[in-house]
Amino acid sequence: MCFGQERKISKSAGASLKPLGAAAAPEPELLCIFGTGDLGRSLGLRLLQSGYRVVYGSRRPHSSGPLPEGAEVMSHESAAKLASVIFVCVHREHYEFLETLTPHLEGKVLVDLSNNLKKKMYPEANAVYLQRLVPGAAVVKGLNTLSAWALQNELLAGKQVYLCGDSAEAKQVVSETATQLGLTVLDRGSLSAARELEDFPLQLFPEWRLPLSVAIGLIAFFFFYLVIRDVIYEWIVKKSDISYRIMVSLGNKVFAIVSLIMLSLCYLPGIIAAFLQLYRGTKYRRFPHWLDRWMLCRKQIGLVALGIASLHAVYTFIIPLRLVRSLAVSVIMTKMNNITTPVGLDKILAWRTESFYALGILGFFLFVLLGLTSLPSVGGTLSWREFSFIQSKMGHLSLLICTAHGYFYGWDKFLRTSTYKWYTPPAYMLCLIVPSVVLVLKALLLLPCVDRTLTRIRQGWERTQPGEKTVIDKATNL
Ligand SMILES: NC(=O)C1=CN([C@@H]2O[C@H](COP(=O)(O)OP(=O)(O)OC[C@H]3O[C@@H](n4cnc5c(N)ncnc54)[C@H](OP(=O)(O)O)[C@@H]3O)[C@@H](O)[C@H]2O)C=CC1
Ligand SMILES: [Fe+3]
Repeated sequence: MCFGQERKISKSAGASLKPLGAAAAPEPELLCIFGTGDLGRSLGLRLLQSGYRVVYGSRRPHSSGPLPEGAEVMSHESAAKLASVIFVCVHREHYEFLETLTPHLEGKVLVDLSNNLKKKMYPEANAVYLQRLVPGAAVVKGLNTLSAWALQNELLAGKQVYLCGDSAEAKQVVSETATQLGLTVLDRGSLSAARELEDFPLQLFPEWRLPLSVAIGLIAFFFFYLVIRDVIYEWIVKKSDISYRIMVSLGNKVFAIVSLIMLSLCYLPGIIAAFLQLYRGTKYRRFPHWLDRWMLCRKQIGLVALGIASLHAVYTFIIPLRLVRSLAVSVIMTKMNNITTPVGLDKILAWRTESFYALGILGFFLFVLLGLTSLPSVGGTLSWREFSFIQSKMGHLSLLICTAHGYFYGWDKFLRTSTYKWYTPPAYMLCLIVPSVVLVLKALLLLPCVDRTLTRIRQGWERTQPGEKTVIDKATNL
């Protein structure tokens, strides 16, 4: 029997009205899984928990190992006869056995979840091969981006999965099941897209690649910049070896600098986009590809920046411990040499230091808040307005505070010539450039006249270019 007919019958049965209490609960739909391996077991467990009945088709029905409670196991042939939708959780290399089952798979939906170890491993996509082996079935490729681990640990809520196949009806059936599992389904078209879907899981952290490359590039640049200015300079000019500082002090400076630059890189693309919209006088023209790509990985840039800022926080905690030790040593030395120097408190210096720490702590707190709200499980509980308030307003505030933290660190060192070793500015001055530019540009966008125009553009208003007439003008002139 065709899968479509079976489903129609069960739906119409469910729709007939019966008195309360007298209605027999409709029997849950029966789904079949071929293969009792890792994926088969995890998928079966999740399907059972979502209210389906599950039957396994196995080579060894009597010794198939522990299966989810409530599932039945039998031969492939018997299982295929019972269900209209079959999830094939077997490696592609073993697909030949399906050819012998062709008569029992006629009119059924075969869901191909297989993946390969590398791209272009076989001349044709696994799902296309499966369709060739079983021409009478409707093959749907999909759900292959899930992992057995995620299925077992209920990490599916809202996760996007892809489907493709030549039968719209078959895709609809699989899509309904996936939605029932809490997944969000995206139809990628006909079975010819199967190769693309099979390549997805082979990508290693695709959306993290750019942020991580930027972070590594910045860390490497500032590390060498600081080694040259702080260690090599001291060694050559002052003949003093302070290379031990590479481990903590230098690392701490690098992490502080890179996290601040990366935080500003989260907000820079939004500002460039706003100026582009103001310049173009419309929001309906596409942004350049590089800007689109940059905007799409802002969350990852922010999370990498947060990770690096956390390292800076931890390093900052251990630096005083080291300083206290050096100070203790110097006090002992002073006492031993009978030197007594009255020490007065420099109030300005004290204010600067206190403000520097307070801004650092506050900035880091807001940074953590931004990171937490960017997680789907937290962000999903916020309304759009709450989310944009935290990510935009609090985000810019966090950038402002962290940048001020940097300026307090520099204080009046900007004006001292001794700061510019070998005519190069200190690294923290370099790192303040991008955040300062972002903040100045943001302040410009907040000017009432600019803000008003931008808001109008974002609400759909379009400025006509010189010599160009709007559709409305033309219409009224007619
Ligand atoms: N594990 C994962 O997280 C994911 C896996 N996948 C894909 O799912 C498929 C299965 O993966 P996984 O469950 O990890 O693999 P396993 O090796 O754990 O299980 C494969 C199952 O296939 C069956 N099988 C093995 N050899 C044959 C054969 N010669 N003929 C018929 N059936 C056979 C066996 O079941 P039985 O003994 O009952 O017959 C076996 O348990 C693969 O294509 C994989 O790429 C996709 C996404 C995630
Ligand atoms: Fe700091």
